[in-house]
Amino acid sequence: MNLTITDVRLTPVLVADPPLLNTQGVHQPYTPRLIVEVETADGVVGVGETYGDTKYLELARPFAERLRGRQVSDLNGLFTVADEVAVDAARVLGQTDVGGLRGVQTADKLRLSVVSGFEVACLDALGRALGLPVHALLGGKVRDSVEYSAYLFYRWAAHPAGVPAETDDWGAALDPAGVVAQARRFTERHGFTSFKLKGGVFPPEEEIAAVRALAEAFPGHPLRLDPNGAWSVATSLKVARELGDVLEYLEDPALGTPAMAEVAAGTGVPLATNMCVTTFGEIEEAFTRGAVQVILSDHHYWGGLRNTRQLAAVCRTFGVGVSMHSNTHLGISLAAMTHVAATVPGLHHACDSHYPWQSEDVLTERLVFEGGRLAVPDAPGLGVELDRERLRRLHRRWLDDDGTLRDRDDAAAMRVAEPGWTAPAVPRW
Ligand SMILES: O=C([O-])C(=O)C[C@H](O)[C@@H](O)C(=O)[O-]
Ligand SMILES: [Mg+2]
Repeated sequence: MNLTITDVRLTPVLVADPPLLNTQGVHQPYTPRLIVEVETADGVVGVGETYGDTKYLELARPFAERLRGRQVSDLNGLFTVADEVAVDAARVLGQTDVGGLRGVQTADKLRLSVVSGFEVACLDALGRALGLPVHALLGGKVRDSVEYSAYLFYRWAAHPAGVPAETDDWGAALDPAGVVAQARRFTERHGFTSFKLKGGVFPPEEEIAAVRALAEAFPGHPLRLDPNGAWSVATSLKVARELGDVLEYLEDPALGTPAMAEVAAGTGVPLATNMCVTTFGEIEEAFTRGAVQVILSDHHYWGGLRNTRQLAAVCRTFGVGVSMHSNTHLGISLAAMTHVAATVPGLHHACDSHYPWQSEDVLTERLVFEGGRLAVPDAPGLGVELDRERLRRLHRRWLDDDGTLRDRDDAAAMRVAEPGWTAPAVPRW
């Protein structure tokens, strides 16, 4: 068996995205992702996926060049390679990603986000070569299926008139009745039993009413609300008081560890984050201050599946829960999340996934939720197959774009509907 990497292919794509609202603005009609393929001397191909904005592509290209001649089994070596790739300081100094929705922006985190796509591709290739599923390469699954939650968004029925976009039949969701209708559709289609509402869009009273409506429609089901740090400490505490009896956790109510610590000190409602702790360097302060009770890991930020397991071990040590965050992603990343989630003991919360919102994929077959869960694949590698024609089509879209959609910018998308819109200052309420 020859595990030497002989070819690496990077394919940026633009994927259709509905008009989902958040505190920064609204999703653009197409969102960038990067598909990574590594091929071994034996012709085994492994696939990975990560963020596709320009700054990730800028790093992925020199990274890919350095991989030829290395072994797909040399997963630790990926981090050494990453250290050799220079990050343009202008990409990180004083920069945030999508207005801060992805937490801090550092050179290391940028590198790790790129490493994650390659690590998953190498694990897929290694698993295929050895005839083992990725979860086995991570030490073995401790569960046969992974639970996901319905990721509810306030949304418009369609992108603004005149904007080239795909359409869907979900309709608008801009009030409690719309949110409950969306949740019902999620349960009918995918069997989800826990619900997360993306907040920070409307004044907190309206979002409290939406969560109350969900609690009435789905009594006893786990509910979460995530305003992406849009609230002050006082507002966060007020929401926690009003919804404490129905919330599984409150996600990033206020921005940054000090504010989260203040909120945590004033409420018994657990706080979760995918914003104030997105790097190993941020753990110590947050954990010693008791600022967060659940870390929502995004394996892209954290540098891949094996680093996610390390994060889970640190969380376990400190009695902090762990679950998974998601940004708009395709089936490759969903499969990767499912493999790693299957290996993490004590995963007590359903994972997030945007996948149901993505009508397009680069796989031959979509992953299917049953009863709100994904079966953990036991086929070699990730257990998914790339559809080259679909990949080619989504790449064509990226090639044809003049650059406006190649970097996610929710505030820019909102300006199309509301000229003059800028991402609101925080705290917004
Ligand atoms: O939990 C989160 O913060 C996210 O999923 C971040 C995303 O960027 C979300 O806000 C979105 O897709 O609008
Ligand atoms: Mg969040």
